[in-house]
Amino acid sequence: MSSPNPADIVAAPQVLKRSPPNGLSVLISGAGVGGLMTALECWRVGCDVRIFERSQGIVTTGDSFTIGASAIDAFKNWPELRHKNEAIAYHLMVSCCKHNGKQLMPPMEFSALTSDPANAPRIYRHSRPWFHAILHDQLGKVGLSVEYGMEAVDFFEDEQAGCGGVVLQNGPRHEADLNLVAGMPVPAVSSGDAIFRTAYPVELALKDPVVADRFQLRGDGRSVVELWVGAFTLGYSAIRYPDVTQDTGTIEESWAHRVHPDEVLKFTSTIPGWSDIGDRVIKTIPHDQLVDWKLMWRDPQPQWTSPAARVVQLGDAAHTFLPSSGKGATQAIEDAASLAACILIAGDRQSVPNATRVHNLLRFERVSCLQAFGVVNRSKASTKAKDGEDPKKKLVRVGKWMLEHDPERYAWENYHQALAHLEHGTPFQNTNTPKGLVYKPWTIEGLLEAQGRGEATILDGDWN
Ligand SMILES: Cc1cc2nc3c(=O)[nH]c(=O)nc-3n(C[C@H](O)[C@H](O)[C@H](O)COP(=O)(O)OP(=O)(O)OC[C@H]3O[C@@H](n4cnc5c(N)ncnc54)[C@H](O)[C@@H]3O)c2cc1C
Repeated sequence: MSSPNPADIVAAPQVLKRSPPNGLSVLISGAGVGGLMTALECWRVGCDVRIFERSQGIVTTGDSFTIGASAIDAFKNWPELRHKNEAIAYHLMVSCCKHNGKQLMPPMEFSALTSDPANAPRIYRHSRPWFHAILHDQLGKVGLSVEYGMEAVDFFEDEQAGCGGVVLQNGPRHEADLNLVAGMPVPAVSSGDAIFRTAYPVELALKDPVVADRFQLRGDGRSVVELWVGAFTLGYSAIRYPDVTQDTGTIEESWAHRVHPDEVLKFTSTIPGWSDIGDRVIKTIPHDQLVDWKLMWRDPQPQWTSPAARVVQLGDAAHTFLPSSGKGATQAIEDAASLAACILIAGDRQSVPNATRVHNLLRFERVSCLQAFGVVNRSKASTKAKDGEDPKKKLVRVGKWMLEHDPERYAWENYHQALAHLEHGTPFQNTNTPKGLVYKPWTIEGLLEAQGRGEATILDGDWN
């Protein structure tokens, strides 16, 4: 089933509730999913919001990503967004194949990847440009707009004055009660892998009759995503949802670095047993639509707030995810809901540092667990699938604790206890992580080494 263009969706009647203006000013640098959703949420709780973005206009690159129920939940406060989100979502099924194209697992619902398929909420798969577009539309509806060509080069704060600020390229400085960093490069190291990614009109792929035959729509009109797992590949392709992904490459972490599909063919020619159908799909990719994106990773960074807590990192700027976690956009949206709730609870300008520090405490351990999940999924999916091996073991396993979380409610339920912990050292234990988990700091290197030695890691315990 194909999804409509966001511009063609007829809007649901808008019944949007906003808290009374609270006099708080918020500056956001970065208009990605995290920055846009945070702008909306901060506006909803009564703040004045400005958004700076370094690119010259709305960026429509990117292919698709997964959005979990915990993020979709934030749309309960945004009737129009909720409606549009449903309208643009793909209704896909997923199957699993070896790198030679042989099917290991027949098409299933995405919920089969969860620990409790019968009761799992829907996992949404979206076109990133379309998802971005509906957030932009919503921004316009509430009278906000992104200021483009504004690159943040530095941030500052003044504890006495109770403000934070941003320095833009070429010198202008702006101050506010709260300054949010939703798009500043943070130090990262190469994971040693890169992926080719693309999204393009399905009609181009269907011109090849062999491709059309393999990926024809099911009788119920739904598309099937094929997830190819193996020593060199972690790939997806699907009719009405073409998205091909393979490991290799040495290119910078950028969604704008284009390469010719021949580069991918050069690589697939080195994979023993690689399937012809894989190459046929690659040959249908338009020559300027393929991104070679280097996978960088970063150890968890527990501190998202500046010393006076008036400058705060969020989304990828605070916590980067590998695509194998499927969590980047979901966690950026969870951040938005959590931070805005904390601001609302804190209530005034003086209490902004409490709000941001509590938000950091409520969010970090959860996000860090999900980062670990991505690291391990990557090594699991890219090791060779053996004949007879349960293919589901190669796939992401999405636990209930990941899906069934409401970051806004969590903030309301835990704010005061978390603040007491920060101010007086009284006990506080997060409950938005795997059941019974006692969080211990970890690094990517340490995690992979411990796993290799068969030792216990943060990933042991009940992750269902
Ligand atoms: C163009 C693009 C395409 C993407 N495509 C995919 C995809 O296909 N699949 C997928 O899984 N993930 C994709 N991602 C990543 C995914 O959107 C994010 O991981 C996730 O949504 C978290 O969002 P974020 O807002 O934290 O970061 P991002 O979505 O990366 O947004 C950060 C924003 O900040 C801006 N920015 C950066 N530095 C500065 C600065 N100094 N001053 C001002 N602005 C700045 C960037 O231009 C960008 O718009 C893409 C990201 C981008 C930017």
